[in-house]
Amino acid sequence: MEFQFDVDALLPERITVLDQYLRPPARRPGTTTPARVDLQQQIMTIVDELGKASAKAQHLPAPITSASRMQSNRHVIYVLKDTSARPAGKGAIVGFLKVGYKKLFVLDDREAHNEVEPLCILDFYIHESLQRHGHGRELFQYMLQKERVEPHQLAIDRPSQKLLKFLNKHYNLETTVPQVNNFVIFEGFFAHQHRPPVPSLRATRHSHGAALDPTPAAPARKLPPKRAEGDIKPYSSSDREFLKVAVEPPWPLNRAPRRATPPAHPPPRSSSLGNSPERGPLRPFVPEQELLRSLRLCPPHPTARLLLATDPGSSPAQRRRTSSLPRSEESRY
Ligand SMILES: CC(=O)SCCNC(=O)CCNC(=O)[C@H](O)C(C)(C)COP(=O)(O)OP(=O)(O)OC[C@H]1O[C@@H](n2cnc3c(N)ncnc32)[C@H](O)[C@@H]1OP(=O)(O)O
Repeated sequence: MEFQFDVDALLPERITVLDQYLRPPARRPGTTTPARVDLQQQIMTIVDELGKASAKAQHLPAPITSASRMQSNRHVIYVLKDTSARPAGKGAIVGFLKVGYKKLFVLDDREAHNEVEPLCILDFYIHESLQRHGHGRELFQYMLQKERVEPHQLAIDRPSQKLLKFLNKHYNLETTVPQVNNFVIFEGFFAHQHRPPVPSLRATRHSHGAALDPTPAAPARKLPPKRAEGDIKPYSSSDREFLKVAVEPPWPLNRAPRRATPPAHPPPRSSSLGNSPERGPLRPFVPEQELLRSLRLCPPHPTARLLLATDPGSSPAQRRRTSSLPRSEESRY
């Protein structure tokens, strides 16, 4: 992936680690240094373009990685650049890997809820022309060393088939522990959960060379005291949740059964382990009669028309309760 500016000078190392500040790394001695604000703009452009390319590769309706999302989350991106001989060129970007710690409620093999905060694989992309050349593994391996985690300690946010194959091939990760959310964890995830907590994301905001840190692997960031089962909701917020909310019509029409307004783009893939229950944004409570009245008063909207025409005897809420779709299917819309 090429850019109009000099990627090679902007990112001196083969792998650059960026955090929420998206700070440009120190430049090589002797390189001309443009204004810092311009350099940060270039970094933001790279992150935005990588996010778009990744979303396209995964058939997502919108990028889950962007400079603005980076700035509002404590995630870390590992960016891999092309170091092949390009004396006259400006370098190119090969791909990226985004990780971050997330509080999750995960089921163990006895189906008990566990509140954990593992490092999660959130987004991963290698340019189409360079896939299956070992670049993904190089990036992943670098991240594992830097974050000091073992592959089986990771949680993966809705892995694609390619990523599942990748994890199986390179890290022997195959047997999953079934979950009711979008995250996939593998056998061995709970093996080290009771080891002492470690500091937060270790990646620094500067670029790093390929020198690897030999510190032994460490588990999830922390393990809070176990809560009573009744306090725990068996789902966790995926970074991809906002993609579902984005396709909703405005309130109150968004209270209609989701099948009536399927998204323009179907979800890119489904976790074979089931999906989280739908969690839309908070909305005011409206009694059903008032809701029906507001629907009738609304200017004609395709969704409302469909609702009132298909089954005049029942309210939207009733229809939702009696939907024939299995829960996991329904929540994809
Ligand atoms: C949580 C998430 O981020 S899910 C989204 C993951 N990203 C994507 O699906 C985007 C498209 N895919 C990609 O960008 C890349 O293929 C990645 C990131 C998954 C892997 O990066 P690569 O550089 O291709 O991986 P690398 O070359 O190190 O390893 C290759 C292995 O990955 C898997 N793999 C990569 N591409 C494919 C593919 N098209 N079909 C099946 N398996 C694939 C295979 O196991 C492959 O080994 P093989 O060639 O012997 O079959």
